[in-house]
Amino acid sequence: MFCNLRRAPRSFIKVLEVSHRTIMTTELQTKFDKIFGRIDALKPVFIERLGQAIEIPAVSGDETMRPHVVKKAHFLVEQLAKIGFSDIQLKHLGVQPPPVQNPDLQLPPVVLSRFGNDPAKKTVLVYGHYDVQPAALEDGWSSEPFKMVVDEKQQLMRGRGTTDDTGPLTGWLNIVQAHKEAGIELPVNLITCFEGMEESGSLGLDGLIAREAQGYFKGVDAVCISDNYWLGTKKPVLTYGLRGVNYYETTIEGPAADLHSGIFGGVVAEPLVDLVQVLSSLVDSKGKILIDGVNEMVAPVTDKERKLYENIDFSLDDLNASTGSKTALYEKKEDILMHRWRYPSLSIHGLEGAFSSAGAKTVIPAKVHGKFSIRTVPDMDSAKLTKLVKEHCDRVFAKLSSPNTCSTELVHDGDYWISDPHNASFTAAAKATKVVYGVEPDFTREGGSIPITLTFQDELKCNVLLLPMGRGDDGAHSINEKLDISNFIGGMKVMSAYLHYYAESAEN
Ligand SMILES: NCC(=O)N[C@@H](Cc1c[nH]cn1)C(=O)O
Ligand SMILES: [Zn+2]
Ligand SMILES: [Zn+2]
Repeated sequence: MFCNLRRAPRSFIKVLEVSHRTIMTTELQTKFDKIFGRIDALKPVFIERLGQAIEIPAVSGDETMRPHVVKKAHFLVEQLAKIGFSDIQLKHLGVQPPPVQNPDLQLPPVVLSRFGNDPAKKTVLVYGHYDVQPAALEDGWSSEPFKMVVDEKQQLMRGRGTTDDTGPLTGWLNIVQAHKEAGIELPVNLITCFEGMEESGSLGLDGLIAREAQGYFKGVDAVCISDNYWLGTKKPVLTYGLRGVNYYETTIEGPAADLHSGIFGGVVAEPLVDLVQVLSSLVDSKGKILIDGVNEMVAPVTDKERKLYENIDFSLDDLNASTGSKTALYEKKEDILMHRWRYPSLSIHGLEGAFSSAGAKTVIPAKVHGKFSIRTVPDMDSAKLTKLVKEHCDRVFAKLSSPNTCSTELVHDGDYWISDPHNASFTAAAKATKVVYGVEPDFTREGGSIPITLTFQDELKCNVLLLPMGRGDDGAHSINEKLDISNFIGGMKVMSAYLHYYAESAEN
C-alpha cells in the first residue's frame, strides 16, 4: 500500500539454501560471513561504546537532569562523526509544553544523520531514543544504574538504558562501523533519527517529522525501530502492534501550605484523602477499568484474531519469570497475551507532593498530584477517552462534597499501532532472524507504546518495522535493567542482514 514502485537490482544468482523460501545466495553468504565476523571481533569496542553512553544519566522525565540528556545527544554526534556518518544535525524542538516546573525548559534535540545518499539504493530510516527512565541504587539495583556492569558469568550488561533503548540505538552505529571495517558496502542509504523525549511522550517529535517529511526524510522507503523486546527469553520475535498510552495527572489542592496533622487533622479536608478516593475509583484489583464508556470502545475479538494466539511461544511461567513473582491476573496464555496486547489497562504510577520518604512525618500535604495512565487499543479514541476520564474524576470528586479543588489533565498521549506483518520489511526481517538465530520469528504485538510509530507511518507514507534486540526479562523501566551480550551481538547481526534482504526485495 505504501510502496514506491522502484525495483531493486537483483544481483544475487546462485541459490545456496532453500527452506520453504529462498533466503541465501553465495554472494550474500560471503557478505554475512564478513560482517558477522567483524561484529564478533568488535564486541569489546561495542561494549565500551555502550558503557560510555550508559554513564550519561539522560532521564527525560526529570527536568533537573535535562543537561545530561543534551550531553548524551552530543555524545552521539561525536560517535556518528567518528564512524563516518554525514549531514549530522541537532534539531531543536523549542520549549517543553506544560505541565512543567521550568517554563523555559528546552526539549532535548533530535539527532539526525545519514550514511550514504545513493539514489539507486533504498533508504531506511532507523529510529531510537537516547533518553531513559529514572533509576537509583536505592530502588534496589544490585549496582549503580548509570555505571554499566559487564557480568562475565551471566554474559550480560547491566545498566539503565542497556535494553531500552541505548543498546539497540548504538547497534545501528555499530553495524555501520562493522560494514566499513569488513569492506562491505551498506546496501541501503541509512538515516538516523534519535530522540531524547520518548520516555516522556516524544514531545515535539510529531512536528519535526511532519516538517522533515519532504526535507531530511524525503525518499525514505521504510522505517525500522528497535525499541522493544522478545516476548520471552528464547524465541526471537517481530512486532506488528503496539498499544497507545494516555497519561493523566489529577491534582487536588486545599490548604495554602502543608499542615501539622495534630493541629489540623479532623478539622480540614485533606487533599490526599480525596485523591485516594478518586484514584481508587479508576480500576479494580483484577485490572478492570471502572470508568464508564471505556471498555465499550474496544474492538471485539474475532475468531481469526483468536487463532493468531495459538502458536505463540509463551506461557504463564514466562510471565512469572519476567516479573519474578506469582502475581499474574490470568493463567491461560491467550488471556495473558490479549490483556497485554489488545485490551486497555489502567496503571496508577504514583503521587507527587505526598510524604514518601522513610520515617513517620505527620504532615497533611496541601497539594497532591496522582499520576496514572491508560494503555489504549483499537478502536479507542484519545480525545473521547480524555473526556470520559475527566468526567469520571470530576463526578467522583463531586460526590465527596469536599471544599478542595480537583482537576485532571492529559499530560501526553500517543496512539496505538497495528501493521501488516507480511510486507517487504517484515519479510526481510524474518529472513534475517532465520539466518542469525536459525528459527522463524514469532509475530507478536506489544503492550508498551512507542508513540511516534504511527506518525512515521502516516507522515512518511511508508511501512514501519519493529525489530527487537533484547529479551522479555530485560527489566526495561525496572531495576537491574540488562541486555544479554548474545542478544546485543545477535541483534546487530539481524539488523545488518535485515538491511541486505530489504535492499534486495522487489517492493518496499
Ligand atoms: N520501549 C518503549 C517504551 O518504553 N515506551 C514507553 C513510552 C512512554 C510513553 N509515556 C511514557 N513513556 C512506554 O511506557 O511504553
Ligand atoms: Zn524505549
Ligand atoms: Zn522505555
